[in-house]
Amino acid sequence: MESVSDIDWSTWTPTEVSALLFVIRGGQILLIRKKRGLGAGKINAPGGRLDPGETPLQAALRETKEEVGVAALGVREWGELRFQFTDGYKLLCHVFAAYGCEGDAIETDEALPLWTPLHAIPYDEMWADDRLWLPLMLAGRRFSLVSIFDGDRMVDVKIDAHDPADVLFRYLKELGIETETVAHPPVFTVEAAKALRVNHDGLHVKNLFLRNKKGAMWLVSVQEDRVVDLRGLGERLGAGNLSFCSADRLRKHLGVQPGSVTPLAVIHDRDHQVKVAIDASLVGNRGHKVLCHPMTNDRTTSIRDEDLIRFLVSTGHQPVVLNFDQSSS
Ligand SMILES: Nc1[nH]c(=O)nc2c1ncn2[C@H]1C[C@H](O)[C@@H](COP(=O)(O)OP(=O)(O)OP(=O)(O)O)O1
Repeated sequence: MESVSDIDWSTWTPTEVSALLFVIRGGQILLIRKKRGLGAGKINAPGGRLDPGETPLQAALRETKEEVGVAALGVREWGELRFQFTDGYKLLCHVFAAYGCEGDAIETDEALPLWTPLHAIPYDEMWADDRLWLPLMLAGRRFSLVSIFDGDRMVDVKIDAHDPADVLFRYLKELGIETETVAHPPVFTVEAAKALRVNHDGLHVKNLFLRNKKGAMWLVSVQEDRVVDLRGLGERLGAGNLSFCSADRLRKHLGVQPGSVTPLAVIHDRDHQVKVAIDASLVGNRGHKVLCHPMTNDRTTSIRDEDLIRFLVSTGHQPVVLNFDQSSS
């Protein structure tokens, strides 16, 4: 058994089913140093096998509570991992991410919690397959992996990932809009993006996804270095008090993960619940290129400013153009 193509995965039935849960909060991810069980000594996420009658989600939540004492919030499933071991054992693992938690992570007999910056995930100390799919999950892509392991040596692997940028690129093509896209490791902050910057000619965008008390939503795109005063912005938009939308709202209305907000994400807002405001300096100078993520933060797309406006209008999001140079907001 050398190759994943030797196995008929459609009839493959796991010996056991397990779940893994990664809590992601404030630019950090909650990992554990596992003390016992399969993969003891490695760094992984809280998780384990399902108890009888449990769903994968219930197991993920229970194991996270048992292993590091936190209650995960805002959980969603991102992928499935199928491990065929050469000794015949078969493990199916459901992978979840949570976007918040209650309680402080504590050390238990099973695990040492490690809050880890998203840019410093220690793949060398993790299972060999993790470096293939964890970046996909962080970039907001669903994945499905099949693999063969001999002990903890990965013999073969194949991964399928759904790309949330597919719909966007197809649509831009239909509009006849040409863009250029450069791939890079996932970035979660303007600073991280700057550090990874490659030969981009254009203006980088910072995006704020905001709501008022009544739940009306605005996607505001400004030049990356602007300091935006939300109070002044709320007044100028006639929105009243503005605050940042939750990650759940972001996923629901714009179809992207925190860190991947982009003006291009309005393609997901088919019922036009989100209003768009844009910094005049991004679009007021015909011929400029605007640089933003194509739904995921592992790529940067360059689009001409007039094409960005055309795209926004075509999706039903005529933007409000705001001059930030003449105002504190
Ligand atoms: N290649 C791999 N990559 C990965 O990221 N996690 C893996 C993995 N192979 C196994 N795991 C994880 C998935 C699951 O959470 C865990 C299963 O280990 P165990 O069966 O030892 O369960 P635990 O001891 O954690 O919990 P219990 O089921 O409560 O005993 O190991």
